[in-house]
Amino acid sequence: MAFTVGHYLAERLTQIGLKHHFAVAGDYNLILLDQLIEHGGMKQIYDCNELNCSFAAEGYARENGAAAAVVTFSVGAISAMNGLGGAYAENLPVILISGAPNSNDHGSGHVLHHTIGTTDYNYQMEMVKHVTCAAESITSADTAPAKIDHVIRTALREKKPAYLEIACNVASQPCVRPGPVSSLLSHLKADEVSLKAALEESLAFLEKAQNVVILVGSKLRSCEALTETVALADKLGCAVTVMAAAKSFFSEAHPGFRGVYWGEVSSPGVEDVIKSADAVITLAPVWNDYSTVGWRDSVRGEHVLEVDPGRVTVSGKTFEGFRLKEFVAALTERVSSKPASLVKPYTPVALPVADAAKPLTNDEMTRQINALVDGNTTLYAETGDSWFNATRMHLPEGAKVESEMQWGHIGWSVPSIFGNALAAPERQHVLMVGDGSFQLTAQEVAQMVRYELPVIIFLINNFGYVIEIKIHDGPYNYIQNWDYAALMQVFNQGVPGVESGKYGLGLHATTGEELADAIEKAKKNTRGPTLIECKLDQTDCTETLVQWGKFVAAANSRKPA
Ligand SMILES: Cc1ncc(Cn2nnc(CCOP(=O)(O)OP(=O)(O)O)c2C)c(N)n1
Ligand SMILES: [Mg+2]
Repeated sequence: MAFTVGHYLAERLTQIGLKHHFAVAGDYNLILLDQLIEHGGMKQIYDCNELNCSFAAEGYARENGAAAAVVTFSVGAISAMNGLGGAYAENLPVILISGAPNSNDHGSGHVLHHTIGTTDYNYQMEMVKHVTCAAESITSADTAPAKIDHVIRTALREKKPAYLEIACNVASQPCVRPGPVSSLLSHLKADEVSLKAALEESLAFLEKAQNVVILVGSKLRSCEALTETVALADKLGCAVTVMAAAKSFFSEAHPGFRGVYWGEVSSPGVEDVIKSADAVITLAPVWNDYSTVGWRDSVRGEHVLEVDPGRVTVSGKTFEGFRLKEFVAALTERVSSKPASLVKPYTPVALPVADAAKPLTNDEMTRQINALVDGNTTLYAETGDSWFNATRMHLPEGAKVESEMQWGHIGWSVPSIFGNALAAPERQHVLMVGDGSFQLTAQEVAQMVRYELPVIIFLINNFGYVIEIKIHDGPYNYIQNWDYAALMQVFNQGVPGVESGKYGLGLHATTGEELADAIEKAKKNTRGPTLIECKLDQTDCTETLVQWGKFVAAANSRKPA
């Protein structure tokens, strides 16, 4: 078998740890798809559409560290760019690969299908550059290795998506073989002088403080510093709080854990922990309009040691030239114990058990889902009241929460958890998704049926866009109601003569008792997804959503300066 451009790409993706890639066929990428299959290093997984394909890759990257999606030119790639925007916002190295016009057509004056009908096909590269850290167009085999390596190396180093387009007549062209993967995985060497200066300044700052608290931010995972953060917390012996979008990035079973900080809608008592500190170490936070509750609150200023990806700012000075994980490890070596912030014990808020025969409530649903979450569970929280329900849960050691609070594309969670479940089939996958969000990407549940992934989906049917209603109500927040559980009959059709791909289960829950029964059935359904449609009253949502919605609405309606 001749080694081709497509094989080179497959070899590199396999070398960086991908066991799957996601794809939607199109005539510009069929030969490339053949090459990827022929290489044999990864399983090719298919999605219903390219938006879902890009989100499935994003979900895979959350668990696996990187991912790849293969689509066709323009009609596929432009849809997938939405998922790249999400991967960029959430710091995930997703490699989008688009089939592209025959290399002989460039400059030919030919008008081609699946384009906007002009004779210049470069517009896609121009568009994608805004949502990637690297983008290359491959129109010849001899330049392919350098371009493929550049795109993958940059994505891994910067933890951002990247893009390749491969001309449809080049994918099967003969190509040289790649060398060791180490050349893609290396990082720039730290500037020791700057690192030492940052360390000395930070130690002097902390030495003067009594009440030290750590605040974990949402970029910490992409800085690959979760373990280093636990070591710092252990050495300091101080309180540790997490921002909502960093839920589960620090174990809630750790003795130092003190809850979720979210300004005025923080977990009970956490705002005091932060406000009473005379030194806060913020680790990779994102201070946006949502996390500051409409620009009302952020943790910044002279009492803060700001540790960001690639930069430290403290006592009026700023330092760069090293990675966050290098700085945290070095700080842990030298810092002394500061246990004062741990004097107050922490008791997580437990939701009361409701009367099982009464209509299901948001609190009872959240309580039962929380009880389902164990140390082997990945819990997805879709945009909506699900964010607030996940935030108020108390997690056992090992549990993971996935959310998308920066990009916030409703519907993201359905394809993303599909990709995540493929990356980690040994974990239990649980999804909380609202009816409004679900309607954008519902069809990807059919792929969970096809690949027999036992994802447990809590479809929260509160008859509309409740998060939007709480921000600003209007007729546009009310949607057509579906029989969501009945979709499983639609998706279970399978293929005549093929035994697999028919085991989706759809259930309704209108009381606590029905929900408990449905959860027991879901746990036993190991050959396919179980969708439990939880019917809630439209006014039944978390108090935090109501408060937060008011503040965000106020921020949105600021008068022009
Ligand atoms: C792609 C996309 N389009 C529109 C929006 C705006 N948006 N944000 N949240 C929503 C409604 C979410 O409704 P549900 O999923 O039902 O959630 P809840 O009812 O709040 O539990 C919208 C319409 C969005 N966030 N993403
Ligand atoms: Mg809803």
